[in-house]
Amino acid sequence: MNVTGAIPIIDLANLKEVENIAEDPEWNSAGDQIRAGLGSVGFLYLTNHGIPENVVSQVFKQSSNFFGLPPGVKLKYKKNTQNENKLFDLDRHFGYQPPGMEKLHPDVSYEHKEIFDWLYGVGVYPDEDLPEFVPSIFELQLACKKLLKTFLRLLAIGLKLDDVDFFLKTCRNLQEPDKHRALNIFRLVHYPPVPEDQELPSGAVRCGEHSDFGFLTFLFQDDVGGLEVKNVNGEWVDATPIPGSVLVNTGDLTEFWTCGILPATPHRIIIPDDVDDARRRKARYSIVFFMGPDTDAVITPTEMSKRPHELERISKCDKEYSTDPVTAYDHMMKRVADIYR
Ligand SMILES: O=C(O)CCC(=O)C(=O)O
Ligand SMILES: [Fe+2]
Repeated sequence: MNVTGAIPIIDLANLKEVENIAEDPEWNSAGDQIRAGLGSVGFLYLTNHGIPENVVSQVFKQSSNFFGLPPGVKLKYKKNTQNENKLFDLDRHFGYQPPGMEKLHPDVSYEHKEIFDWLYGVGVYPDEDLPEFVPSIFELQLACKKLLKTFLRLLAIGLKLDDVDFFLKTCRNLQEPDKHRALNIFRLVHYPPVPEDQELPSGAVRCGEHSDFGFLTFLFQDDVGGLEVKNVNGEWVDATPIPGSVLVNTGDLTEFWTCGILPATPHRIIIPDDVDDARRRKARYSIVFFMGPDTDAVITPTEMSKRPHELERISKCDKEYSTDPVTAYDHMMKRVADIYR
């Protein structure tokens, strides 16, 4: 069943930097909507979020320029996440992934998409071929991090934590990216057009069902559509593109951290059946910012989530969550190892 219009739209226009945000009605109202939305449908749209429209459109333009380069040029930047010992190395999580390299669901044999990942402070990038590529990404990730700081405080307020800076304290990388490593990956995705002579069956999938593995994800999509989100009742909800908005969703780390209060949201990209053929065949572009706490941040579910007002909900949860502390890095590595095996 497809449910439309079920993803909350949270307008941040009235949020002001006031002295005591924990007592401020606007911060509380937005925090409550975030808590409710992430706990039910698992995705939110943010509007009036402060990220300038032209900063986003510049990155879409550079993304289209990059993916339009000849395959041989793109392959100069091919991702290789393995170190000399053939083990996954976070510091190599950058570069180009040609179609077929990443597979997010075992039932989808081939995902027709290509990816470029950018990682702060490391990597080899197409500076010669596209001089504006990295500067445009840099600017957008800075704007995303600014929004993230606000969002992390709203989340703490929404979860009724005593300390509004609870999450910010685990993300020192936001203030000092050169001192603290984090699992922050800035990703450009291109789902190539489907040629007219190629069969395009109903229910075609561009990106298989998966949940993100980190803490929070910001997602910008073009106007093509196809993103679907599975809510807590198991219904697929359309994440229809809303111009100028940012989508936010939770990952596996959030689910673990909150003992399931905020579950990781399954999502996928399909090719919609209910639009005309030309539109179904059109390329789709998205920009995704995966955000994690500092790699050495210790995630302790009990401290954050076993709070009196949430106990009833946690006790109803049918999944068992470990309450053993783990570093953000170790949690992430378990998931990454499954994908890049
Ligand atoms: O392309 C999109 O809109 C989403 C991609 C995605 O979910 C992912 O890369 O994790
Ligand atoms: Fe995703």
